Amino acid sequence: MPPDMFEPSGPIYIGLHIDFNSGLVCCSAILVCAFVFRMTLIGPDPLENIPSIGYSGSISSYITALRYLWDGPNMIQEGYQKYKGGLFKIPMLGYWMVVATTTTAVEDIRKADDDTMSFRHALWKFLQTDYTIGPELRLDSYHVDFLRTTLTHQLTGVFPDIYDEALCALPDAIPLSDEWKTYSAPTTVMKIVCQTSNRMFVGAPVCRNADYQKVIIGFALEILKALIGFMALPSFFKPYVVPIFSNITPSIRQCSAHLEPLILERREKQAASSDGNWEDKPNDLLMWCMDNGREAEQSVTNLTRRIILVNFAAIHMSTTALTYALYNLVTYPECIPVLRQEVESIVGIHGWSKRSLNKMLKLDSFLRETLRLHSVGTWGMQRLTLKPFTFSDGTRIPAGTMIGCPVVPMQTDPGLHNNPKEFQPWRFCGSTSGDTGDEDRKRFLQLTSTTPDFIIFGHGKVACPGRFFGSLVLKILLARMVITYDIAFESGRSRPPNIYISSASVPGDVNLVFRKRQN
Ligand code: HEM
Repeated sequence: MPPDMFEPSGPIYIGLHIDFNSGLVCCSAILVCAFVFRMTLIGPDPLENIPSIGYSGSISSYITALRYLWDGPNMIQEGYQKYKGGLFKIPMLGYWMVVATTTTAVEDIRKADDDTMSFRHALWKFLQTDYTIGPELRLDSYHVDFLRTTLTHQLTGVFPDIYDEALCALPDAIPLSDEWKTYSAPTTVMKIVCQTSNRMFVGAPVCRNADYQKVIIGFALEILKALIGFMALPSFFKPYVVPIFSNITPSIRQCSAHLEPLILERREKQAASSDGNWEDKPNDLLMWCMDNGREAEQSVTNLTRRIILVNFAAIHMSTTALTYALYNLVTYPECIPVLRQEVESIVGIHGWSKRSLNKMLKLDSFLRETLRLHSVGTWGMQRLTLKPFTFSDGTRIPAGTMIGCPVVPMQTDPGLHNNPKEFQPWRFCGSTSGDTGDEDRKRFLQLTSTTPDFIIFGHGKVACPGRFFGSLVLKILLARMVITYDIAFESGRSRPPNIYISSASVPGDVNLVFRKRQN
């Protein structure tokens, strides 16, 4: 064999020697094969009657799917304007997203039973949990019941713990100072939210551990990297590709290293107590998961996966919401004295408690209006149809369809909200202090109330199970920030545009300045 066959070696060499024409022939052959494969094995597109945004061909749609990664909001807005009142579809990497655009459709989806329209199946599909976090989460989502019932029902009782953690996390991340000090808004808020929320997930001191926080915060990015990397590939390849694109397994291992000593210590104490209820038994998500009785779920890795998954759902959503709220606070500084007055007058009489926070209607409305205008996610009511489904207007979609409703276009639709593009902080609390005469403000809707025109948490029985806890954390943190600090944009800076990566929204990064409140 001639020596030049070996030098230079490997696939790079081979790749460099494929000339342009051969490349073109190869690509065309792959496109033709893919088309023939699709038409013969998969058959004609069952969604072809639904209009699409961008290219709709079996192969060309991947170009639009790639565009969606950075231009999703504009594509969805374009579809909403063109096809409002009906359905349209957008290609994602790996599937079509059918978009329903009316509040009637939201109600139809809400009323559909789980065997027909499944949120859980949609979640597995868009998060690809079998290849990312693990198939156990598809087989049994028991952690969701702990959030929906155990945690939500105990919020009054666990309030002192959450409040205590907020009092640790805030000055730790933003030390009190008479001088203005500069902080990156999303990074600082993420740390505070992660620590405060994890007090209820794993307890102190683990929730304060900087390395634990780093792994938990970084995990969402690992999932996103894996999804973008393998979404368009056939299932067979996915397990092999995950380690190439992301560090999911090492992250789970790192997180386990923090939780393992805690889990072992708790097991020892549990074994030492006759009835399993030792004095000062922790009351947090990890303990509930350990107590759940499912044998297969008791490994450190599986318990870690649950904690990571809940953090994945909680931390980024809450961080984005609080960051947007801070941006609104400094963009509309006239709100600051109003909120301070409300918080201090209520706390002055009733002290800090969940009941006190329930009375802070302006604080609640401020957050709800923030989430109405600045969505932390693209889709509400995401479902996968398990059977063909007919909407109340007669439109029919086949089984196997991913469907969702577009949060921002619906929450800023002039047909659904008055002056929808205007930030009216007291829109939902019936306040008459200086606002326009707006119909919405008669509605007294709380942050956690879901309605067909406010779908940021979904709507109906599978709406976000963590929203009551999340809302409590947001209110504690915003109330404490408002009364503790003076806050402004760094000189010369203003609100950055919201950034979308695929269907996730992250706040644009900008520095805020904080100092100890001066008056
Ligand atoms: C501003 C904060 C939050 C927003 C906007 C939000 C939004 C959502 C939405 C839209 C869904 C899907 C519901 C549907 O389409 O019907 C969801 C599901 C979920 N959320 Fe939240 N969420 C937030 C905070 C939280 C928090 C703090 C937790 C945990 C304590 C959490 C845990 C979950 C879980 C576990 C699910 C999946 C439920 C299931 O599998 O049935 N979320 N969330």
